[in-house]
Amino acid sequence: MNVESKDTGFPLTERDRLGLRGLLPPRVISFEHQYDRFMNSYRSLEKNTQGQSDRFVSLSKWRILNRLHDRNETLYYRVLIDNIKEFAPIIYTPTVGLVCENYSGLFRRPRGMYFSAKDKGEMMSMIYNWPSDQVDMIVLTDGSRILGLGDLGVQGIGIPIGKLDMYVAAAGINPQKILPVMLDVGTNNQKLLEDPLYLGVRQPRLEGEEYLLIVDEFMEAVHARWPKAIVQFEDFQMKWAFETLKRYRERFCMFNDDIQGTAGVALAGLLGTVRSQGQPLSDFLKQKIVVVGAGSAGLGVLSMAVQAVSRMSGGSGTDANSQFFLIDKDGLVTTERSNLDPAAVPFAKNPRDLEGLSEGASIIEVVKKVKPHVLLGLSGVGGVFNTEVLKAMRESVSTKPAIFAMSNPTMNAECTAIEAFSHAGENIVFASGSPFENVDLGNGEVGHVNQANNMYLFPGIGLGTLLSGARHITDGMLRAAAECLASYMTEDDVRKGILYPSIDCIRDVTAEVGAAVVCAAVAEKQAEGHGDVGFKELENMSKEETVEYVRGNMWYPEYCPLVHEK
Ligand SMILES: NC(=O)C1=CN([C@@H]2O[C@H](COP(=O)(O)OP(=O)(O)OC[C@H]3O[C@@H](n4cnc5c(N)ncnc54)[C@H](O)[C@@H]3O)[C@@H](O)[C@H]2O)C=CC1
Ligand SMILES: CC(=O)C(=O)O
Ligand SMILES: [Mg+2]
Repeated sequence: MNVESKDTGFPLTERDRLGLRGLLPPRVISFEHQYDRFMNSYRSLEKNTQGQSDRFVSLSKWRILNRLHDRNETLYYRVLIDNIKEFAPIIYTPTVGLVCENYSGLFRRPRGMYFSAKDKGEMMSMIYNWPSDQVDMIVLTDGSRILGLGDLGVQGIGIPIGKLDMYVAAAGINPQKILPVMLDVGTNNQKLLEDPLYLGVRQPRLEGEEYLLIVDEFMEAVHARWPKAIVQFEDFQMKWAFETLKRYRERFCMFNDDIQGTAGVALAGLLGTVRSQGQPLSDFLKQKIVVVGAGSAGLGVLSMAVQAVSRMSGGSGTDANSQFFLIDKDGLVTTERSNLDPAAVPFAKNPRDLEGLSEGASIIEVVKKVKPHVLLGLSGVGGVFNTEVLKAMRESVSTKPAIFAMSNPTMNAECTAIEAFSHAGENIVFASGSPFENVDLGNGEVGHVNQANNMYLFPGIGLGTLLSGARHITDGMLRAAAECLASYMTEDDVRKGILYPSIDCIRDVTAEVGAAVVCAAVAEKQAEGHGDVGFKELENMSKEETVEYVRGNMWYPEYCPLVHEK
């Protein structure tokens, strides 16, 4: 942690006060000058790596940013905030995936905390090894399902780091108050276990009670030191994602981003799709939606979408899920499935309600039969929306069919943007989890690529929860976040197929989402206030004042005068 380092930017008075005189070259370089210097070296790197493989270029870019992060955090975050559209794909998906795959080799110095299976019984004291007195936001992973890349063990630490970089950039959480955490309970990835460079515990993953006891101990330790810290669970394999959410949601201030954050972003996109067709929102009840992938993300999306349908239809719909079709690796999920996962049960079709489709039907069979308005992928499998499937979407009953290829990183996307526009037609709405370039459709028209990624919500969920002082994150707070994102875009934009704001506006989106979360926490009497702002003050704020309150609490990277701590 060196947010306080200004390197060549320390003024002479500070060099004296902090005992730095003589330890730096004599010339004092201004922040702006340091900034330009970094951007110039970044541009040179771009020039010098032209013609090299994408992998080489991406890792080189990540390295230069990471080195800046190591030596001057203030400058790093300013550069990140000002160039978020360009740098998000490096510190976040897709490059963060490549970094995790190669973490042990890339490792130079640790970032965040590591709790392992070997630390049982020690966590309550270990948590005090973290040098910062106040932690507001923790992102925790056990590395068991890193993006669509599977079990990467300890190497998954790159994900909490990347997510928290987004927290600083988008939500203005002070970098001194964030904590990326790896819970290393072993790995079942044989290749890693055999890799001499592997930095994690060399044992198979803990299972069952043994596993839960480790997570329990960690959660208790965090709660003891920082009772108000919010813990975001990230990239846990499905069984533990659901189990830990159920286990901790009433006890601690936590949420699961893959289940709950993704659901809100997808729901906002689905509602945007209805608007893009020129239909009223109530038309959502008529949309046929095929979800490919019945994991934590796919089931999270379905569960939130079904709740929305149920609300929109006045809570009457006992068959609120009739318009949804769920497909996993074994095909269409029906009640006939033997050993059906309990989490998927509410979405399994009764074969009696299916004409011409049966248990295990393939994606192409389902698409041809259902002619869905939306085909949404959260399968983690690159290319499963193949040419045949995309061409079948031309027969969709919708005037503007939507393809959401939400799996990450880029290689794992169900299809590319070019494939979608060229096979499914130019009238589609397209969204992907990792960024793609907009598609030139030839005739002067552009096929807009949306990035349907939970980055549009998790920073606002975390920040809003923090500033409300809520002890739990309720469904109502999550729904408010999703609805806020859904209504962010203008009618004009949505008609053009633009469902989400540009990532350039991520701070503004996050302020709005954060305020919506605060308002929901107040309405539900969950809010206990934050700092000097109590429940009463929050309750008396108008919506606009709440947005200003949230904005006013965002940290912004600039140099402040430094003194020695006494
Ligand atoms: N865009 C976003 O914001 C987010 C994207 N994701 C991405 O979603 C993907 C899945 O994440 P989880 O649900 O957590 O994973 P998971 O491992 O829990 O679930 C994957 C699901 O896909 C199914 N599947 C596997 N192969 C398939 C095939 N060939 N055809 C149909 N279904 C198949 C599996 O049966 C399983 O139900 C990952 O790539 C992840 O990066 C996850 C969260 C957020
Ligand atoms: C974006 C994200 O959370 C994931 O792909 O897992
Ligand atoms: Mg994730």
